[in-house]
Amino acid sequence: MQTSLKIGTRGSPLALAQAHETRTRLMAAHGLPEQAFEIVVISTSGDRIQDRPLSEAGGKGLFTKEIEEAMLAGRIDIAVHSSKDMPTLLPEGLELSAFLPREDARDAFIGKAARTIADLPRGARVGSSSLRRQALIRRMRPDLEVVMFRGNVQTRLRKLDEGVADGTILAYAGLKRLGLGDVVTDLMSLEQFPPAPGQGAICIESRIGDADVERMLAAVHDAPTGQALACERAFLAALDGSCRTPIAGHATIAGDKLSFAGLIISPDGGQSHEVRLDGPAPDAARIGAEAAKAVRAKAGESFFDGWA
Ligand SMILES: NCc1[nH]cc(CCC(=O)O)c1CC(=O)O
Repeated sequence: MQTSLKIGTRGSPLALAQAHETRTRLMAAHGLPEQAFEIVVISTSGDRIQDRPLSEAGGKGLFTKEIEEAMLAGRIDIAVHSSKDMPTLLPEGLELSAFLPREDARDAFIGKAARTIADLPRGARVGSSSLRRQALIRRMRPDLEVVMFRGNVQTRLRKLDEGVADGTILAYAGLKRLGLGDVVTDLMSLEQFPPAPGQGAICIESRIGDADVERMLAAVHDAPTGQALACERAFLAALDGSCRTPIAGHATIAGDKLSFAGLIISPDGGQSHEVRLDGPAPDAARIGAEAAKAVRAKAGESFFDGWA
């Protein structure tokens, strides 16, 4: 390639770490020097909203819109994202064309008043603005007070140090990528505290039909992560039109077998419905969609209307 491949990313420290990891893997896979890639930082609406939950401000697309516009306009060639932040529907002409090997998908607790959620004193404050984490915290400990916590990972850790809350929950993957894995005081189990669909996986978005780029990306794509993500995103796609209902979903791949666990939960944590479904890994998307149907049938349609 004569000109450098332009890698679009948000400017947060986590986003930059993910873009750098992508560049490092592309360099290694193709024996190319750093100058073969240019990291282009793009500010998004999501980065500018700090005062209210993203679910109120317009949701996930807020972190991707300006980056996707730059890609469609040809100012960048690929975009690196946290899969968790990606809407299930992408703009016409774009696709998720590669997934890097997934990091640990679990949520991590960072406690000040105690090392685990179970050991927090009655009425302690846990900071989170994720509807899923709020609901799961309340399911475990209805006595705790959940307080709003926004901003990037470093901002949240600073708020914790300032005493705004007695603990918070963040994705272990993000903390590890930032070299902050050792602030964690407890790792949440996948069963008790299932992660968001896509958590821990970096994805690369590109223009459909861009053959040069597709060739480049094929060398860094991790097939098992791609299958897990196809399942989780199909689960999400079949449910999230409905709602502000918190959704968790996680697929693991062992050889040719995929195992999926999904959960929907009321925001107060009082009602939750789980589904587990296994099947052949190549049927990932079908398994995710079937799991969504099954959990919808368990919960009943009224479950989705209750908490607007
Ligand atoms: N919405 C912010 C966001 N998007 C992805 C991650 C973590 C990294 C990942 O899941 O890959 C985070 C921060 C967090 O949830 O702690």
